[in-house]
Amino acid sequence: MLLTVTDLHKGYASADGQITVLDGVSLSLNAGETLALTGESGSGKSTLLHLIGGLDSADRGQILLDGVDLTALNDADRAALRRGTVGVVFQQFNLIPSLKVADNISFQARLADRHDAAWCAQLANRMGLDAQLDKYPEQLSGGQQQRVALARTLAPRPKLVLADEPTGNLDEETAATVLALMLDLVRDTGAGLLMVTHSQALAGQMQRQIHLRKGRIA
Ligand SMILES: Nc1ncnc2c1ncn2[C@@H]1O[C@H](COP(=O)(O)OP(=O)(O)OP(=O)(O)O)[C@@H](O)[C@H]1O
Repeated sequence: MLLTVTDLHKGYASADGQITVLDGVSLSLNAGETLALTGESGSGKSTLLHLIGGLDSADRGQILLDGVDLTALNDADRAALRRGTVGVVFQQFNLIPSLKVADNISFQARLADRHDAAWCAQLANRMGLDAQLDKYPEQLSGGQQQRVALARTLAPRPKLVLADEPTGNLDEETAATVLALMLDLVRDTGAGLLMVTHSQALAGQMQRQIHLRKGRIA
């Protein structure tokens, strides 16, 4: 099993007292498997993704990623794991404006000390970005920028790809293209994919779906 989440709890202190966001979430994902995570706004989807991605720490419960217990790691070790093993794609493309497309694509892999020029070139080619490599992000369309972000995420060959509404800022047709590319590449690399989406159409293209309601898997 690539990912096993067991009885995960997370809450935040708010002005009205403590709010429970995740109230005992358990799920699992195999390598090569695609899983859609749906749920109403505020149901805790992004929070769950952040915990699995090591961007935040849980109050209680266990996250086993490729045999490593994330909940037992300190911040530095979690960050290292995040750089190499997990790739995250957000709705906002989060590209680095001062870097050319080619350097944006290789950025994460270089940080993780996993840069592979041939693989980056292949990713750019598969994403249809060959003519954009010398440009800056602001010179690209939204769909192109998201393809750069996706290539950057896949460049270190993560075992797990976490995507939070990755096509939420794109029109329907562009979203379908980007999702198809993402599914193709995830399949080819054997990574697992956990994708948050509000779109039933997109969720339907994943192998499995889970629904979060009031901090629990419905
Ligand atoms: N850092 C934080 N501090 C306090 N409350 C937070 C924090 N992050 C999230 N929350 C609260 O946790 C709840 C769940 O938020 P989360 O972003 O996980 O939901 P979501 O299902 O991803 O929603 P959406 O679909 O709108 O993105 C919300 O009520 C939110 O206000």
